[in-house]
Amino acid sequence: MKVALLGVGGCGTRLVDQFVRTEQRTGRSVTNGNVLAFHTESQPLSQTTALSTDQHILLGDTHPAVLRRDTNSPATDAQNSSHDPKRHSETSTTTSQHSTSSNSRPRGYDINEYGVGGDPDVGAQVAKADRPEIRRALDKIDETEVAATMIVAGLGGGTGAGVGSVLLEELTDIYETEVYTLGVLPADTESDQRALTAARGLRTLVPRAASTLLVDNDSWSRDRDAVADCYQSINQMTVDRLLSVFGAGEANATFESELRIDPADISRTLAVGGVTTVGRATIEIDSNAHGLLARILRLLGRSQSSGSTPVDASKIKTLISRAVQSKLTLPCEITSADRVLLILSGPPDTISRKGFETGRYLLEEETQTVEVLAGDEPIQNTTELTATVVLANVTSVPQIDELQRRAVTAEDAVTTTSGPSTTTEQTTTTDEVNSQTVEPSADEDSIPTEFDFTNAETTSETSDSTEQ
Ligand SMILES: Nc1nc2c(ncn2[C@@H]2O[C@H](COP(=O)(O)OP(=O)(O)OP(=O)(O)O)[C@@H](O)[C@H]2O)c(=O)[nH]1
Repeated sequence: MKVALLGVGGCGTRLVDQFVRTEQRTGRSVTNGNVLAFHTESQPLSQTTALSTDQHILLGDTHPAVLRRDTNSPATDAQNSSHDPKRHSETSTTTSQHSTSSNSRPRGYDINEYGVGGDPDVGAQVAKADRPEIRRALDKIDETEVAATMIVAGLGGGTGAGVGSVLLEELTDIYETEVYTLGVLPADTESDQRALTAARGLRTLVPRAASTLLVDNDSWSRDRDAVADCYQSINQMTVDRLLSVFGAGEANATFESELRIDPADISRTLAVGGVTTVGRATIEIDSNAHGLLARILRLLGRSQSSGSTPVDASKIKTLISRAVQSKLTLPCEITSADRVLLILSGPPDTISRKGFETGRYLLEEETQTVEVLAGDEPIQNTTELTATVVLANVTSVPQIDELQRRAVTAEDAVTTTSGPSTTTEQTTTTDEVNSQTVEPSADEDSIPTEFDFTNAETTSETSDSTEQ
Protein backbone atom coordinates (compact mmCIF):
# COMPACT_ATOMS: atom_id res chain seq x y z
CA MET A 1 0.00 0.00 0.00
CA LYS A 2 1.55 3.30 -1.07
CA VAL A 3 1.50 5.97 1.62
CA ALA A 4 2.64 9.61 1.75
CA LEU A 5 4.49 10.44 4.97
CA LEU A 6 4.35 13.89 6.56
CA GLY A 7 6.77 14.31 9.48
CA VAL A 8 5.95 17.10 11.94
CA GLY A 9 8.36 18.52 14.55
CA GLY A 10 11.71 17.04 15.54
CA CYS A 11 10.46 13.51 16.18
CA GLY A 12 8.35 13.37 13.01
CA THR A 13 11.18 14.78 10.91
CA ARG A 14 13.67 12.20 12.19
CA LEU A 15 11.21 9.34 11.72
CA VAL A 16 10.33 10.14 8.11
CA ASP A 17 14.00 10.74 7.30
CA GLN A 18 14.86 7.32 8.72
CA PHE A 19 11.96 5.76 6.83
CA VAL A 20 13.28 7.07 3.50
CA ARG A 21 16.83 5.95 4.37
CA THR A 22 15.47 2.46 5.11
CA GLU A 23 13.52 2.41 1.84
CA GLN A 24 16.75 3.27 0.02
CA ARG A 25 18.78 0.64 1.89
CA THR A 26 16.27 -2.19 1.45
CA GLY A 27 15.10 -1.31 -2.05
CA ARG A 28 11.48 -1.34 -0.87
CA SER A 29 9.21 1.53 -1.79
CA VAL A 30 6.15 2.66 0.08
CA THR A 31 6.27 6.43 -0.33
CA ASN A 32 7.46 6.87 -3.93
CA GLY A 33 9.17 10.02 -2.68
CA ASN A 34 5.92 11.48 -1.32
CA VAL A 35 7.47 12.69 1.92
CA LEU A 36 7.52 16.12 3.60
CA ALA A 37 8.88 17.38 6.91
CA PHE A 38 7.22 20.33 8.69
CA HIS A 39 8.94 22.13 11.54
CA THR A 40 9.11 25.47 13.34
CA GLU A 41 12.84 25.10 13.84
CA SER A 42 15.41 24.80 11.07
CA GLN A 43 18.11 22.67 12.66
CA PRO A 44 16.29 19.30 12.77
CA LEU A 45 15.34 19.84 9.11
CA SER A 46 18.91 20.57 8.10
CA GLN A 47 20.08 17.44 9.94
CA THR A 48 18.08 15.11 7.69
CA THR A 49 20.14 13.05 5.26
CA ALA A 50 17.54 11.41 3.00
CA LEU A 51 15.25 14.40 2.41
CA SER A 52 15.94 17.21 -0.03
CA THR A 53 15.55 20.88 0.97
CA ASP A 54 12.49 20.90 -1.25
CA GLN A 55 10.89 18.52 1.24
CA HIS A 56 11.65 20.79 4.25
CA ILE A 57 8.85 23.16 5.25
CA LEU A 58 9.88 25.70 7.86
CA LEU A 59 6.87 27.34 9.48
CA GLY A 60 6.42 30.29 11.82
CA ASP A 61 8.64 32.90 10.21
CA THR A 62 6.28 35.68 11.15
CA HIS A 63 4.99 34.40 14.49
CA PRO A 64 6.38 36.47 17.38
CA ALA A 65 6.58 33.53 19.79
CA VAL A 66 8.68 31.35 17.49
CA LEU A 67 12.30 31.41 18.54
CA ARG A 68 14.90 30.94 15.83
CA ARG A 69 18.33 29.55 16.62
CA ASP A 70 21.11 32.10 16.20
CA THR A 71 22.76 30.88 13.01
CA ASN A 72 26.15 32.24 14.20
CA SER A 73 26.13 30.14 17.33
CA PRO A 74 27.81 26.72 17.07
CA ALA A 75 25.40 23.99 16.04
CA THR A 76 24.37 21.64 18.79
CA ASP A 77 22.82 18.25 18.44
CA ALA A 78 19.14 19.08 18.67
CA GLN A 79 18.24 15.53 19.46
CA ASN A 80 20.44 15.33 22.52
CA SER A 81 20.18 18.88 23.75
CA SER A 82 16.47 19.42 23.30
CA HIS A 83 15.18 16.10 24.48
CA ASP A 84 17.22 15.19 27.47
CA PRO A 85 14.50 14.52 30.04
CA LYS A 86 16.64 16.08 32.79
CA ARG A 87 16.99 19.21 30.72
CA HIS A 88 13.22 19.40 30.32
CA SER A 89 12.64 19.54 34.00
CA GLU A 90 15.48 21.97 34.57
CA THR A 91 14.32 24.39 31.93
CA SER A 92 10.63 23.91 32.16
CA THR A 93 9.97 27.18 33.92
CA THR A 94 12.87 29.28 32.71
CA THR A 95 12.52 31.94 30.10
CA SER A 96 14.75 31.99 27.06
CA GLN A 97 17.96 33.97 27.20
CA HIS A 98 17.68 34.74 23.51
CA SER A 99 16.54 37.99 22.07
CA THR A 100 13.09 37.27 20.71
CA SER A 101 9.61 37.79 21.89
CA SER A 102 9.59 34.39 23.57
CA ASN A 103 8.35 36.20 26.68
CA SER A 104 4.95 36.01 25.04
CA ARG A 105 4.96 32.28 25.62
CA PRO A 106 2.79 30.96 28.41
CA ARG A 107 4.59 29.74 31.50
CA GLY A 108 5.35 26.07 31.86
CA TYR A 109 5.75 25.28 28.16
CA ASP A 110 9.25 26.58 27.62
CA ILE A 111 10.78 23.11 27.64
CA ASN A 112 12.62 23.42 24.39
CA GLU A 113 13.94 26.89 23.70
CA TYR A 114 13.58 26.85 19.95
CA GLY A 115 10.65 26.69 17.55
CA VAL A 116 7.40 26.95 19.49
CA GLY A 117 9.07 26.12 22.80
CA GLY A 118 6.97 23.05 23.43
CA ASP A 119 3.69 25.00 23.35
CA PRO A 120 1.08 23.22 21.21
CA ASP A 121 -1.20 26.26 21.18
CA VAL A 122 1.51 28.31 19.55
CA GLY A 123 2.11 25.37 17.21
CA ALA A 124 -1.57 25.42 16.20
CA GLN A 125 -1.52 29.21 15.73
CA VAL A 126 1.60 29.00 13.56
CA ALA A 127 0.04 26.32 11.36
CA LYS A 128 -3.15 28.32 10.94
CA ALA A 129 -1.26 31.47 10.06
CA ASP A 130 0.86 29.52 7.56
CA ARG A 131 -2.02 27.63 5.94
CA PRO A 132 -1.17 28.99 2.45
CA GLU A 133 2.39 27.74 2.79
CA ILE A 134 1.18 24.36 4.06
CA ARG A 135 -1.18 24.05 1.09
CA ARG A 136 1.61 24.92 -1.34
CA ALA A 137 3.78 22.24 0.25
CA LEU A 138 0.98 19.67 0.03
CA ASP A 139 0.86 20.27 -3.73
CA LYS A 140 4.16 18.38 -3.86
CA ILE A 141 2.38 15.19 -2.80
CA ASP A 142 1.09 13.23 -5.76
CA GLU A 143 -2.25 12.00 -4.47
CA THR A 144 -2.65 9.71 -7.45
CA GLU A 145 0.45 7.75 -6.40
CA VAL A 146 -0.63 6.99 -2.85
CA ALA A 147 -3.58 5.23 -1.27
CA ALA A 148 -3.30 7.07 2.05
CA THR A 149 -1.35 9.72 3.96
CA MET A 150 0.20 9.44 7.41
CA ILE A 151 1.11 12.32 9.72
CA VAL A 152 4.04 11.38 11.96
CA ALA A 153 4.77 13.31 15.17
CA GLY A 154 5.94 13.21 18.77
CA LEU A 155 2.69 13.92 20.62
CA GLY A 156 4.45 15.59 23.55
CA GLY A 157 5.88 18.23 21.22
CA GLY A 158 4.53 21.73 20.68
CA THR A 159 5.10 21.47 16.95
CA GLY A 160 4.16 17.79 16.72
CA ALA A 161 0.83 18.11 18.55
CA GLY A 162 -0.01 21.70 17.53
CA VAL A 163 0.99 21.80 13.87
CA GLY A 164 0.13 18.10 13.46
CA SER A 165 -3.40 18.72 14.65
CA VAL A 166 -4.06 21.56 12.21
CA LEU A 167 -2.41 19.61 9.41
CA LEU A 168 -4.74 16.69 10.09
CA GLU A 169 -7.74 19.01 9.97
CA GLU A 170 -6.50 20.45 6.67
CA LEU A 171 -5.84 17.04 5.11
CA THR A 172 -9.12 15.46 6.13
CA ASP A 173 -10.85 18.46 4.55
CA ILE A 174 -9.07 18.23 1.20
CA TYR A 175 -8.10 14.55 0.73
CA GLU A 176 -10.51 11.88 -0.36
CA THR A 177 -8.14 9.13 0.73
CA GLU A 178 -7.52 7.98 4.31
CA VAL A 179 -5.37 10.09 6.61
CA TYR A 180 -3.62 8.13 9.36
CA THR A 181 -1.51 9.45 12.20
CA LEU A 182 1.52 7.96 13.90
CA GLY A 183 2.09 9.41 17.36
CA VAL A 184 5.01 8.86 19.72
CA LEU A 185 4.10 9.03 23.43
CA PRO A 186 6.50 10.81 25.78
CA ALA A 187 8.44 8.76 28.31
CA ASP A 188 7.62 8.77 32.03
CA THR A 189 10.87 10.59 32.71
CA GLU A 190 9.72 13.57 30.61
CA SER A 191 7.81 16.44 32.21
CA ASP A 192 4.11 16.16 33.07
CA GLN A 193 3.64 19.10 30.72
CA ARG A 194 4.70 16.86 27.83
CA ALA A 195 2.21 14.25 29.10
CA LEU A 196 -0.55 16.88 29.11
CA THR A 197 0.32 17.95 25.56
CA ALA A 198 0.29 14.32 24.44
CA ALA A 199 -3.02 13.57 26.19
CA ARG A 200 -4.68 16.52 24.47
CA GLY A 201 -2.99 15.64 21.20
CA LEU A 202 -4.53 12.17 21.44
CA ARG A 203 -7.92 13.65 22.13
CA THR A 204 -7.65 15.77 19.02
CA LEU A 205 -6.04 13.36 16.60
CA VAL A 206 -7.65 10.00 17.39
CA PRO A 207 -11.27 10.86 16.56
CA ARG A 208 -10.34 12.68 13.37
CA ALA A 209 -7.70 10.34 11.93
CA ALA A 210 -8.70 7.19 10.08
CA SER A 211 -6.47 5.35 12.56
CA THR A 212 -3.73 6.39 15.01
CA LEU A 213 -0.73 4.13 15.38
CA LEU A 214 1.01 4.75 18.69
CA VAL A 215 4.59 4.15 19.76
CA ASP A 216 5.49 4.19 23.43
CA ASN A 217 8.96 5.63 24.04
CA ASP A 218 8.99 4.23 27.57
CA SER A 219 8.46 0.62 26.59
CA TRP A 220 11.21 0.75 24.00
CA SER A 221 13.91 2.60 25.94
CA ARG A 222 16.75 0.47 27.16
CA ASP A 223 17.77 3.21 29.58
CA ARG A 224 14.90 5.06 31.25
CA ASP A 225 17.23 7.85 32.37
CA ALA A 226 18.52 8.50 28.88
CA VAL A 227 15.53 7.95 26.61
CA ALA A 228 16.83 10.36 23.98
CA ASP A 229 19.88 8.14 23.53
CA CYS A 230 17.48 5.39 22.42
CA TYR A 231 15.63 7.48 19.81
CA GLN A 232 17.69 6.08 16.96
CA SER A 233 16.80 2.47 17.84
CA ILE A 234 13.17 3.28 18.69
CA ASN A 235 12.86 5.06 15.35
CA GLN A 236 14.35 2.09 13.51
CA MET A 237 11.97 -0.38 15.17
CA THR A 238 9.07 1.95 14.28
CA VAL A 239 10.22 2.29 10.67
CA ASP A 240 10.68 -1.50 10.36
CA ARG A 241 7.10 -2.06 11.51
CA LEU A 242 5.69 0.62 9.23
CA LEU A 243 7.56 -0.86 6.31
CA SER A 244 6.33 -4.37 7.16
CA VAL A 245 2.72 -3.19 7.27
CA PHE A 246 2.54 -0.78 4.34
CA GLY A 247 5.23 -2.53 2.29
CA ALA A 248 3.20 -5.75 2.34
CA GLY A 249 1.66 -6.35 -1.05
CA GLU A 250 4.07 -3.86 -2.64
CA ALA A 251 6.97 -6.28 -3.07
CA ASN A 252 7.88 -7.62 -6.50
CA ALA A 253 5.19 -10.12 -7.46
CA THR A 254 7.55 -12.59 -9.16
CA PHE A 255 6.49 -15.23 -6.68
CA GLU A 256 2.81 -15.94 -6.78
CA SER A 257 1.16 -16.92 -3.57
CA GLU A 258 -2.46 -17.79 -3.00
CA LEU A 259 -2.18 -16.34 0.48
CA ARG A 260 -0.59 -13.10 -0.63
CA ILE A 261 -1.58 -10.06 1.42
CA ASP A 262 -3.92 -7.63 -0.29
CA PRO A 263 -3.33 -3.92 0.44
CA ALA A 264 -7.12 -3.66 0.85
CA ASP A 265 -6.78 -5.91 3.94
CA ILE A 266 -4.59 -3.25 5.52
CA SER A 267 -7.08 -0.43 5.02
CA ARG A 268 -9.93 -2.72 6.06
CA THR A 269 -8.16 -3.51 9.33
CA LEU A 270 -7.38 0.13 10.06
CA ALA A 271 -10.88 1.25 9.05
CA VAL A 272 -12.20 0.62 12.57
CA GLY A 273 -10.27 3.75 13.62
CA GLY A 274 -9.09 4.42 17.16
CA VAL A 275 -5.68 3.47 18.47
CA THR A 276 -3.57 0.89 16.64
CA THR A 277 -0.51 -0.99 17.85
CA VAL A 278 1.84 -3.18 15.86
CA GLY A 279 3.87 -6.20 16.95
CA ARG A 280 6.64 -7.86 15.04
CA ALA A 281 8.99 -10.79 15.60
CA THR A 282 11.54 -12.51 13.39
CA ILE A 283 13.26 -15.89 13.30
CA GLU A 284 16.18 -17.16 11.25
CA ILE A 285 15.10 -20.03 9.05
CA ASP A 286 17.06 -22.88 7.52
CA SER A 287 19.85 -20.97 5.86
CA ASN A 288 20.97 -24.04 3.89
CA ALA A 289 17.76 -24.06 1.90
CA HIS A 290 17.30 -20.31 1.58
CA GLY A 291 20.75 -18.76 1.87
CA LEU A 292 22.79 -17.03 -0.80
CA LEU A 293 24.82 -20.12 -1.68
CA ALA A 294 21.68 -22.21 -2.13
CA ARG A 295 20.19 -19.52 -4.36
CA ILE A 296 23.33 -19.32 -6.49
CA LEU A 297 23.39 -23.11 -6.85
CA ARG A 298 19.77 -23.09 -7.90
CA LEU A 299 20.41 -20.34 -10.42
CA LEU A 300 23.33 -22.34 -11.86
CA GLY A 301 21.11 -25.41 -12.06
CA ARG A 302 23.36 -27.25 -9.58
CA SER A 303 20.61 -27.82 -7.09
CA GLN A 304 17.29 -29.54 -7.63
CA SER A 305 15.83 -28.11 -4.44
CA SER A 306 13.17 -25.46 -4.91
CA GLY A 307 14.25 -23.93 -1.61
CA SER A 308 10.65 -24.11 -0.53
CA THR A 309 10.91 -25.97 2.74
CA PRO A 310 7.89 -24.92 4.75
CA VAL A 311 8.63 -23.70 8.25
CA ASP A 312 7.23 -25.84 11.02
CA ALA A 313 3.71 -24.83 12.08
CA SER A 314 4.82 -24.86 15.72
CA LYS A 315 7.64 -22.42 14.92
CA ILE A 316 5.19 -20.06 13.25
CA LYS A 317 2.95 -20.28 16.28
CA THR A 318 5.83 -19.36 18.60
CA LEU A 319 6.82 -16.50 16.30
CA ILE A 320 3.33 -14.99 16.30
CA SER A 321 3.04 -15.41 20.05
CA ARG A 322 6.27 -13.47 20.48
CA ALA A 323 5.03 -10.72 18.15
CA VAL A 324 1.87 -10.06 20.16
CA GLN A 325 3.11 -10.79 23.66
CA SER A 326 6.18 -8.65 23.98
CA LYS A 327 6.86 -6.67 20.87
CA LEU A 328 3.98 -4.22 20.43
CA THR A 329 4.72 -0.56 19.62
CA LEU A 330 2.25 0.25 22.40
CA PRO A 331 1.65 -2.48 25.00
CA CYS A 332 -2.04 -3.17 25.53
CA GLU A 333 -4.57 -5.78 26.55
CA ILE A 334 -4.70 -7.62 23.23
CA THR A 335 -8.22 -8.92 23.78
CA SER A 336 -9.45 -5.31 23.54
CA ALA A 337 -8.56 -5.17 19.81
CA ASP A 338 -11.42 -4.85 17.34
CA ARG A 339 -9.63 -6.13 14.25
CA VAL A 340 -6.38 -7.96 13.71
CA LEU A 341 -4.13 -8.32 10.69
CA LEU A 342 -1.36 -10.91 10.40
CA ILE A 343 1.38 -10.60 7.79
CA LEU A 344 3.95 -13.37 7.42
CA SER A 345 6.94 -12.26 5.34
CA GLY A 346 9.72 -14.53 4.24
CA PRO A 347 11.22 -16.54 1.40
CA PRO A 348 8.58 -17.76 -1.07
CA ASP A 349 6.74 -20.91 -0.05
CA THR A 350 8.24 -21.12 3.41
CA ILE A 351 4.83 -20.59 4.92
CA SER A 352 2.72 -23.68 4.51
CA ARG A 353 -1.04 -23.36 4.53
CA LYS A 354 -1.02 -25.39 7.75
CA GLY A 355 1.44 -23.03 9.41
CA PHE A 356 -0.57 -20.09 8.23
CA GLU A 357 -3.88 -21.43 9.51
CA THR A 358 -2.29 -22.36 12.85
CA GLY A 359 -1.08 -18.78 13.17
CA ARG A 360 -4.45 -17.30 12.34
CA TYR A 361 -6.22 -19.65 14.77
CA LEU A 362 -3.77 -18.72 17.51
CA LEU A 363 -4.47 -15.02 16.98
CA GLU A 364 -8.21 -15.57 17.00
CA GLU A 365 -7.84 -17.36 20.31
CA GLU A 366 -5.40 -14.94 21.94
CA THR A 367 -7.16 -11.77 20.88
CA GLN A 368 -10.64 -13.28 21.23
CA THR A 369 -11.70 -11.75 17.95
CA VAL A 370 -12.94 -13.43 14.82
CA GLU A 371 -11.94 -10.46 12.69
CA VAL A 372 -8.45 -11.75 11.91
CA LEU A 373 -7.28 -11.05 8.37
CA ALA A 374 -4.08 -12.68 7.23
CA GLY A 375 -1.77 -12.86 4.27
CA ASP A 376 1.82 -13.52 3.35
CA GLU A 377 4.45 -11.53 1.60
CA PRO A 378 7.03 -13.50 -0.33
CA ILE A 379 10.43 -11.83 -0.06
CA GLN A 380 13.48 -12.98 -1.97
CA ASN A 381 17.02 -12.86 -0.65
CA THR A 382 16.18 -13.25 2.99
CA THR A 383 16.83 -15.97 5.52
CA GLU A 384 14.33 -14.56 7.98
CA LEU A 385 10.69 -15.21 8.58
CA THR A 386 8.84 -12.25 10.07
CA ALA A 387 5.41 -12.07 11.68
CA THR A 388 3.82 -8.63 11.82
CA VAL A 389 0.58 -8.27 13.74
CA VAL A 390 -1.61 -5.17 13.56
CA LEU A 391 -4.10 -4.75 16.42
CA ALA A 392 -6.66 -2.08 15.52
CA ASN A 393 -8.86 -0.05 17.84
CA VAL A 394 -7.39 -1.32 21.07
CA THR A 395 -9.18 0.14 24.07
CA SER A 396 -7.34 -1.17 27.10
CA VAL A 397 -3.97 0.57 27.21
CA PRO A 398 -2.33 1.10 30.63
CA GLN A 399 0.17 3.59 29.20
CA ILE A 400 -2.61 5.91 28.01
CA ASP A 401 -4.32 5.70 31.39
CA GLU A 402 -1.02 6.63 33.05
CA LEU A 403 -0.56 9.50 30.59
CA GLN A 404 -4.02 10.79 31.48
CA ARG A 405 -3.18 10.64 35.17
CA ARG A 406 -0.01 12.69 34.63
CA ALA A 407 -1.90 15.10 32.40
CA VAL A 408 -4.38 15.77 35.18
CA THR A 409 -1.48 16.49 37.56
CA ALA A 410 0.00 18.96 35.07
CA GLU A 411 -3.35 20.58 34.43
CA ASP A 412 -3.98 20.93 38.15
CA ALA A 413 -0.58 22.58 38.55
CA VAL A 414 -1.41 25.10 35.81
CA THR A 415 -4.83 25.74 37.33
CA THR A 416 -3.30 26.34 40.77
CA THR A 417 -0.86 28.93 39.45
CA SER A 418 -3.08 30.53 36.80
CA GLY A 419 -6.60 30.30 38.15
CA PRO A 420 -9.38 27.97 37.06
CA SER A 421 -9.40 26.65 33.54
CA THR A 422 -12.33 27.62 31.34
CA THR A 423 -11.99 24.48 29.32
CA THR A 424 -14.14 21.45 29.88
CA GLU A 425 -12.67 18.22 31.21
CA GLN A 426 -9.94 17.38 28.74
CA THR A 427 -8.42 14.13 29.82
CA THR A 428 -9.97 10.79 29.05
CA THR A 429 -9.48 7.07 29.17
CA THR A 430 -8.49 5.10 26.08
CA ASP A 431 -12.13 4.17 25.53
CA GLU A 432 -13.17 7.79 25.56
CA VAL A 433 -10.26 8.81 23.34
CA ASN A 434 -11.43 6.28 20.78
CA SER A 435 -15.14 6.99 20.89
CA GLN A 436 -15.08 10.77 20.79
CA THR A 437 -16.53 12.41 17.72
CA VAL A 438 -15.25 15.63 16.24
CA GLU A 439 -17.41 18.57 15.48
CA PRO A 440 -16.11 20.53 12.52
CA SER A 441 -14.75 23.87 13.70
CA ALA A 442 -17.18 26.66 12.98
CA ASP A 443 -14.68 29.35 12.23
CA GLU A 444 -11.87 28.61 9.82
CA ASP A 445 -9.39 30.59 11.86
CA SER A 446 -10.29 29.24 15.25
CA ILE A 447 -8.39 26.48 16.96
CA PRO A 448 -10.66 23.40 16.93
CA THR A 449 -12.56 23.38 20.21
CA GLU A 450 -11.26 20.01 21.29
CA PHE A 451 -7.74 21.30 20.79
CA ASP A 452 -7.82 23.86 23.54
CA PHE A 453 -4.40 23.27 25.06
CA THR A 454 -4.14 26.17 27.44
CA ASN A 455 -6.28 27.86 29.99
CA ALA A 456 -8.01 31.15 29.24
CA GLU A 457 -5.22 33.35 30.53
CA THR A 458 -2.44 31.83 28.50
CA THR A 459 -4.59 31.51 25.38
CA SER A 460 -5.43 35.20 25.40
CA GLU A 461 -1.78 36.06 26.06
CA THR A 462 -0.62 34.25 22.96
CA SER A 463 -3.53 35.47 20.86
CA ASP A 464 -2.68 39.04 21.76
CA SER A 465 0.90 38.58 20.83
CA THR A 466 -0.04 37.10 17.47
CA GLU A 467 -2.09 40.11 16.57
CA GLN A 468 0.68 42.62 17.31
N1 LIG B 1 11.00 7.93 19.36
C1 LIG B 1 11.37 9.22 19.29
N2 LIG B 1 10.79 10.12 20.07
C2 LIG B 1 11.18 11.41 19.96
C3 LIG B 1 12.20 11.82 19.08
N3 LIG B 1 12.37 13.17 19.23
C4 LIG B 1 11.47 13.56 20.14
N4 LIG B 1 10.74 12.50 20.59
C5 LIG B 1 9.54 12.53 21.46
O1 LIG B 1 8.67 13.52 20.92
C6 LIG B 1 8.41 14.55 21.86
C7 LIG B 1 8.38 15.87 21.16
O2 LIG B 1 9.67 16.21 20.71
P1 LIG B 1 9.89 16.98 19.34
O3 LIG B 1 9.24 16.20 18.25
O4 LIG B 1 11.32 17.26 19.13
O5 LIG B 1 9.12 18.31 19.66
P2 LIG B 1 8.49 19.27 18.58
O6 LIG B 1 7.18 18.75 18.14
O7 LIG B 1 9.50 19.52 17.52
O8 LIG B 1 8.17 20.60 19.34
P3 LIG B 1 8.82 21.28 20.61
O9 LIG B 1 8.17 20.60 21.77
O10 LIG B 1 8.48 22.68 20.54
O11 LIG B 1 10.29 21.02 20.55
C8 LIG B 1 9.51 14.40 22.90
O12 LIG B 1 9.06 14.85 24.14
C9 LIG B 1 9.78 12.91 22.90
O13 LIG B 1 8.82 12.24 23.69
C10 LIG B 1 12.82 10.84 18.24
O14 LIG B 1 13.69 11.09 17.40
N5 LIG B 1 12.34 9.55 18.39
